[in-house]
Amino acid sequence: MSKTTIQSIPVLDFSLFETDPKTFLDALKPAARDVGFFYLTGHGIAQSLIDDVLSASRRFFSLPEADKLKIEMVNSPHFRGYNRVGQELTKGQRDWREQIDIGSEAAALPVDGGQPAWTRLQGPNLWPDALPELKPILLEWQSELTKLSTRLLKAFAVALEQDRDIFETIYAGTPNQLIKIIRYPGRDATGSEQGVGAHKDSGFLTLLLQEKQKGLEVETEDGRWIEAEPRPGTFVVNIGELLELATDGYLKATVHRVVTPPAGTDRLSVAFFLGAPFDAEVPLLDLAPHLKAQAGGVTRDPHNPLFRNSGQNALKSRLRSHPDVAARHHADLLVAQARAEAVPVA
Ligand SMILES: O=C(O)CCC(=O)C(=O)O
Ligand SMILES: [Fe+2]
Repeated sequence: MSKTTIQSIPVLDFSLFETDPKTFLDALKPAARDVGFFYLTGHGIAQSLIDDVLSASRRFFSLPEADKLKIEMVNSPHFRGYNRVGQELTKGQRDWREQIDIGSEAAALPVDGGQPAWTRLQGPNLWPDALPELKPILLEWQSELTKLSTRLLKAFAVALEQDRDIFETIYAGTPNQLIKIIRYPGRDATGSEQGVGAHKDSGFLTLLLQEKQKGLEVETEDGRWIEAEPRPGTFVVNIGELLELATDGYLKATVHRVVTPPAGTDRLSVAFFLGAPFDAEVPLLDLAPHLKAQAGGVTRDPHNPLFRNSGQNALKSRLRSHPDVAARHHADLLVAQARAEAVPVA
């Protein structure tokens, strides 16, 4: 099957990876290679935790604007905190969504000029005083989703006919765990169809929880868009650019977008992005000849160079998506970034 024939997003039951691995891997291989997107059931995350995350997220977005703006991202050199609707850019265009970004909890590193630039990504999260329960709920979510995505990455390794622990550098220590809680206002409240513009995710794997409203669309190779509507109790899993890089394009990071929901509604989603520790290099897999023959190389885009160093790759995406944070805290890096874009490295 090629991507051009895809009509719908496959559904995979992860509990089979323990009980009947062959069946699971036989389903994972085409889902990963041909679609790059699938629904995951049997993931073991408690429904009560899912419900807590969704309801705490709703409560956050219902806070008075002044409470949300107290943790605005522009105050964080580490790209943490709240963004108003229209604050984030995809390919230079405004995304009509409000969101809060939560990364790994760690102390900031000194910026003394001698450190690699990506060390600036490390630092504390911003938590809303007005909603103290958000922090424990989301830190539990972060820990559970890290475990789940690590197990999934092991399944990907086996599906790629590699040692199960080939990606150990990704999840040993502290991986790069980014949670984004997102609300897309309805069409009456926005000036645009663009909830989030067409893009690829920049990490290894993304696990997305959707509330009730649809809007997520996945691009096929022949340029059609298919809906990945919410399915209760599932995650939508998709492949990011670092997995494309690790497999020399055997797996592709699939382009997707969110369309603004209808007037009078809104849409809530919670995305979890598993990246690598900032100081890790992405492993380049030595694929078996029959897989290598199908690896078409990494997509080359002069506007989006891929770096093997995980921190450099993450910093590139953050500077591009959040120009207000970049201008306030990292003006010195923007010059270097512009230079790097002229010379792709991957
Ligand atoms: O909100 C969604 O459904 C998807 C969001 C997304 O693709 C992203 O933030 O990278
Ligand atoms: Fe995405």
